[in-house]
Amino acid sequence: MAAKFAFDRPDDALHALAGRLATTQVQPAIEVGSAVGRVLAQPIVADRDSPAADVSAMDGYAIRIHQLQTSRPISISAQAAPGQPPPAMVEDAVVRIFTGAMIPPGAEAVIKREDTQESGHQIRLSDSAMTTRVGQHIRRAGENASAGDRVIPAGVSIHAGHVAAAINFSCFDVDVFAPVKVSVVTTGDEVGMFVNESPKPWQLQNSNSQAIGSLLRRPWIDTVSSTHCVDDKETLIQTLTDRLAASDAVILTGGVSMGDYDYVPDVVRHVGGKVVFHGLPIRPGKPILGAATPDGKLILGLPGNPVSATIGCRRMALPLLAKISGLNQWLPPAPFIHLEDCGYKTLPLHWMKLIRLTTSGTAEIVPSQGSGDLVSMSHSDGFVEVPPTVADQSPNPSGPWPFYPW
Ligand SMILES: Nc1nc2c(c(=O)[nH]1)N[C@H]1C(S)=C(S)[C@@H](COP(=O)(O)OP(=O)(O)OC[C@H]3O[C@@H](n4cnc5c(N)ncnc54)[C@H](O)[C@@H]3O)O[C@H]1N2
Ligand code: MOO
Repeated sequence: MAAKFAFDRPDDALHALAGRLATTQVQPAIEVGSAVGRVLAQPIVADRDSPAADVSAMDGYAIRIHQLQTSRPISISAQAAPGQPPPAMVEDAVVRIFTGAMIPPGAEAVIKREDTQESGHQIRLSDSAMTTRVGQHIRRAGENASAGDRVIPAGVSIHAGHVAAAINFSCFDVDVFAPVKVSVVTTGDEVGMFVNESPKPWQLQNSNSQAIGSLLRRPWIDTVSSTHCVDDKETLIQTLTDRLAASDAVILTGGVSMGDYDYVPDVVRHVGGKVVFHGLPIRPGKPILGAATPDGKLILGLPGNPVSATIGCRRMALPLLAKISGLNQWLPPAPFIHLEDCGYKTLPLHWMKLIRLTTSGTAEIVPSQGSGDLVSMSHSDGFVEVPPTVADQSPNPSGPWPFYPW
């Protein structure tokens, strides 16, 4: 690892690597309701105005403004019901109208029925109706969108609001990007899944595989495999070659630092990966390695320590996978949160601190023994990223700092 970092900020490293990644193929014509969480590959365009016509926003009476001047009873000439073409307005009469019904041509406003006194086929206007203005309680044709407008851009993760809009504009099937095929490869002779036996003191359970698998459980990601590889260079070359052939991205953990058995950097280069960064000014996770293949596949080597691997996956892997998935907002701005009792120690690194949310809307630091302390991580809701101290300008230790929830 070079002594000087290739990038000063994690986001700069992400942008540089993201620029080398290819987006997944398009899957055409998926029923929109079952595409929730998937990434839209085509914009949704309004096939007609929304609303399609002037409609009433209230149950009441369609009137002309000059009718406000009378204190005499006004007759009700007809009824405008939803699902029906509107009746004509008759001179000196109002039309009873229901929410969602089309406004009769010539009507200028709707008066809520509670602003009238109703008696049979007549109404009298209450004082509260006298200030009615043109257009009151009328939803105008096209006020939400006009025919031909692009109402939803490509590159969003489809949610219920998108489904509502798409269906309204008669868009029942949508094109989406294929989920990103991800392979997870954990490394280390000491690591395994010991189910029917207890690990020996020099062994440990493969928590990284499951922690990363949990973070990858999203509709736009397809985790195609999770493999464990011993610390053997040839085996790792074979595993990485094989996994790259089957995936858009390979996420490795462990073997990325300075030890004699840390083969990941060499192996990534051996299989043709162009290393964009190896080492970033972050804690934990400093030895992280980011690379891309010539055909735009991601290889991300996360450090083996469980807190480093999990934070690295959340902070670095997820945005890069989001980029591959076609998401426009692949690096969304993190919400900011204030810390309580955070101490004044700062580091010349971007310091990811495990935090717990408090009921008062701030966050408290979760005391931690460091990047091997997965117990402290289990007590956290996520982490904040405290930037490095700049010269004498100590950052305000309480923030607010960007918050990355699990
Ligand atoms: N001379 C130096 N040594 C180290 C440096 C350094 O800069 N110079 N950096 C340290 C930092 S920081 C980290 S982080 C680690 C990262 O090392 P590796 O990525 O090579 O990770 P390993 O050595 O393979 O493992 C580290 C640690 O994590 C445990 N581990 C590994 N895989 C798993 C897994 N799948 N599930 C749970 N736990 C796992 C492993 O047993 C080790 O305890 O390097 C420092 N050293
Ligand atoms: O990068 Mo390491 O995670 O600080 O122990």
